[in-house]
Amino acid sequence: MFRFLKEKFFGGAKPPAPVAPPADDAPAAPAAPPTEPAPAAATVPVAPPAPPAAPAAAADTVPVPATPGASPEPSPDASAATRQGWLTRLRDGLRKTGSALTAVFAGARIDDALYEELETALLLADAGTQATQHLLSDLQRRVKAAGATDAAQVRTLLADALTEWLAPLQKPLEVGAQADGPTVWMVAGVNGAGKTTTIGKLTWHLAQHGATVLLAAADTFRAAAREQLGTWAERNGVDIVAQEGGDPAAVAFDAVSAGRARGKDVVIVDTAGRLPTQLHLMEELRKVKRVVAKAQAGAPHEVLLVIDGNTGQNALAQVKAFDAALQLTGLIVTKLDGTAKGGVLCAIAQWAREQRRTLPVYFIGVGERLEDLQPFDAREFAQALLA
Ligand SMILES: Nc1nc2c(ncn2[C@@H]2O[C@H](COP(=O)(O)OP(=O)(O)OP(=O)(O)O)[C@@H](O)[C@H]2O)c(=O)[nH]1
Repeated sequence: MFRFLKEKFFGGAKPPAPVAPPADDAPAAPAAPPTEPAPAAATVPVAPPAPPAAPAAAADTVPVPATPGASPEPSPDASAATRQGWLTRLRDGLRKTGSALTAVFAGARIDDALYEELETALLLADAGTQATQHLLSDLQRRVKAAGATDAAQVRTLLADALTEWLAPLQKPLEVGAQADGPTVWMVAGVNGAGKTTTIGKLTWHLAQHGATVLLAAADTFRAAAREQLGTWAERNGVDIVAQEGGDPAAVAFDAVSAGRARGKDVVIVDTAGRLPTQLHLMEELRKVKRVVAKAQAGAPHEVLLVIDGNTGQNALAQVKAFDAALQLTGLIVTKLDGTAKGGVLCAIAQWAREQRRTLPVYFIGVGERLEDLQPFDAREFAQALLA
């Protein structure tokens, strides 16, 4: 799920309860013992350490994990059965996007009509014109090189072409690279993209690996958003810093400071949903980012945009706009289930290539359950799409 870089995580062993902040050269860091709540006024410490078991089935809207794979002990590697379960869900989730593509191959011969139908299917899946053109010419080259003679072979070769095209988006999200403080992630996106539920799911996975997490509810306007994050905090037994009204940047600052004081491994800053056209709100996001850097040099270590896969090419427009404001370091694509526009990942890969940079898709979501959010794997994705 993550790439853990601190010794405490190696072997998946549960860390000793209090984790002392590493000796560092940052004199500004508060010296409070890690288990003590920091005295920040805005702080709402939530329940102490998580029960090791998967979250209890709380009666709210957030689904809890199904039992398979939800081992009470942290386990760095999902079991084969859990992995298989994910692949099935991925295939099911991507069915709407994939079925139009696979239909092209049903009984087809390898001719111009096949490539034309594939072109249409890729465009309808919101892969974008340039990525579609690239994929088709790459596929034709592969077909020729392999001397493929039937449509089933072409389908396999398309999976190879897709895998190669999407591979630059694949990268594990790192935890613990920082010598002197928590790993800090800032999460942004338009309203309803899935930010808060994604943070909740990531927190659950982190807690399962023994990582200590602090959440920052930097949506100071919407009580429901804070409550939603609070539910996840409670469920995972992690602290939350929240505040009604006021400046989201101040909440983020308090949270990162508290995360340092308490020796947390990860601080995740949830921000209010906004449209890129709401310029004052985009400026507010920039301020959150700046202020987080004041609380801890080098933070935020990731600026993550959550995009709703349902929105297809519009999601790409969001990536461009949020990137211009925040210099994104990664993406999380939710709701790939129930959409026929999952090809947007190809368009994102195209855009990143044009920018000559990597913009990883750290996770994808294909459902509302905890285990429906998993790291993006280019080959798995391509194969599930064309299954
Ligand atoms: N089907 C499906 N639903 C998802 C997925 N990820 C999130 N959701 C749902 O999307 C809805 C919105 O999620 P939130 O986490 O509240 O979105 P948000 O971005 O925090 O929303 P705001 O705080 O209003 O900006 C919830 O009902 C989630 O359960 C997914 O991968 N698939």
